Amino acid sequence: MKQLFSSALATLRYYSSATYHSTKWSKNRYNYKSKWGGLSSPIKPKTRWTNEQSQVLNKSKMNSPKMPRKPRMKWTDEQTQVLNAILEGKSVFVSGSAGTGKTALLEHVIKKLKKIHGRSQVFVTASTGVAACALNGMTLHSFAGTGLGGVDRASLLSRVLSDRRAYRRWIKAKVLVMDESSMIEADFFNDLEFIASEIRGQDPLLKGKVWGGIQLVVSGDFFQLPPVLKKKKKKGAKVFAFEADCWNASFDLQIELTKVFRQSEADLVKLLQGIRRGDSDPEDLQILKQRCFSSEEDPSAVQLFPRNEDVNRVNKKHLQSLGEQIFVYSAVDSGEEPSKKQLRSGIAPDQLELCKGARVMLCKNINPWLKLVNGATGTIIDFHDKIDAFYESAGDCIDSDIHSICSDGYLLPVVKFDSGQVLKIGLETWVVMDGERVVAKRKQIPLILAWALSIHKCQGMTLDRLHTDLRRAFGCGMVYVALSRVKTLDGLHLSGFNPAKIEADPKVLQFYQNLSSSRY
Ligand SMILES: Nc1ncnc2c1ncn2[C@@H]1O[C@H](COP(=O)(O)OP(=O)(O)OP(=O)(O)O)[C@@H](O)[C@H]1O
Repeated sequence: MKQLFSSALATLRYYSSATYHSTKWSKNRYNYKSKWGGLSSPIKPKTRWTNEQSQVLNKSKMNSPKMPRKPRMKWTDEQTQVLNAILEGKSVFVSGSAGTGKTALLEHVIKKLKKIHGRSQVFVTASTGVAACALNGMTLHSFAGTGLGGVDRASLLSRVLSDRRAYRRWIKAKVLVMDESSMIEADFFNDLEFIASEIRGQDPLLKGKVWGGIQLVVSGDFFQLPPVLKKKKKKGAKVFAFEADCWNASFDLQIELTKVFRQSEADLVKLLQGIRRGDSDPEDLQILKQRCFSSEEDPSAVQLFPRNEDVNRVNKKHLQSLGEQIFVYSAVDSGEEPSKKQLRSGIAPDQLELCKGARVMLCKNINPWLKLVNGATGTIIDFHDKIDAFYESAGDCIDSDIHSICSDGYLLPVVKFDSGQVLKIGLETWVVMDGERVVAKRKQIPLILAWALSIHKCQGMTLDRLHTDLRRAFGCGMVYVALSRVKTLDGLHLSGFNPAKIEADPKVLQFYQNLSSSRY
């Protein structure tokens, strides 16, 4: 009977929470020790229901509200053009301002490409660990097998040739996806093309082909965060990937998506477009002035900081001020070392400290059509035993690694999201894929503390409410990345701003000017 209830509950699991939470489940009805839910037996055996049990189960399905379906995305003409070009085998650079759907399109494209070529020939990479983990891919450096660089091309090539796995990746690749291209350095882009041509050029059919015939799918917005340079470059030195000698020859199509989806308010879209290009239009500055508040005004707003020290300080201060028992969750990693390093620099923390009342943010998409996505914020209202079915749960609550992850009696956090949904958060897994092979895995609770976040970590996210101090921003693109996370002006809170911090690199401006005038 208990299993039957459990199965009926699982049926309800993804139904809209409004309905779910209007159902007051009696806690006692679920106060049982599940035979298959025990820690030592994580695999649920198949159950043959009796006719009577099946009737109850079917009835529960029938009485349930319709499961919300993932709405099918209607791609714009520009997005369709990109999609078709990629499916025809063309190499494409897709750009566009924040929220124009680059990542959404990329995710769709990756699925299609894997269907066409098989998982082992499509390599998904990104310039940062956070972006790579979001796509279940690997960093571009890990893919390439070049190590941290700092040597000449010939030495880079011999490094790759001596790394059997990296060599195989270059040989096998039919498609190479690169996300967050704004953070790829020009020299590195050139070096990669050289490595691809040298290694694959041994095949007479591929000799002389740019990238050794690999189809490139590159996505990013050069007006966002630039590459993090290891050492200071000379004035006029090439920085951005589009400055690489091989850039133009690498693509059959370069396109900028123009329809913004993240924001719909015309004022906000116009303001953000101006800031992206480094313009400080007096009207826009006036709007920004009206969004200035004291930092304590809206505690539900995520504070964005340019530097990690500030993020850690603010999160720690808030956590301690609550005076509640702190639960510690330690990530469990497995796999090979260079890839495990990527997971450590990803978004899921090594150690997560949580307590009742803590502001948290999901750092993984759990259920996109219920809006439980990367960036959704909420507050911890409780901690519950993993087998207590009182709260609907997300993630894997019966994973055997739960022993190592939860320090205090396998209690899992229960989050009340700002959207009103209440959810017990189970374990999630982040993987690093090398083609079709999983080379490293991290298991952790998919939450981070969300009183504060770094601007670097929030690139790619959508936030409902944010608070930032523009005076502390540094470098081009930082103000734009911070402000373009919100969906509405109402969700934007500033504690001061300095128009001088609104900067765009002249080389980036020129690149986009050329792109829009050539439209090839
Ligand atoms: N054709 C479309 N129709 C409706 N919504 C869309 C469409 N394309 C993208 N979106 C939605 O727009 C939002 C922003 O998309 P996405 O995060 O992919 O933008 P992005 O260009 O990658 O932004 P950023 O540069 O900030 O990372 C997402 O919620 C996505 O689902």
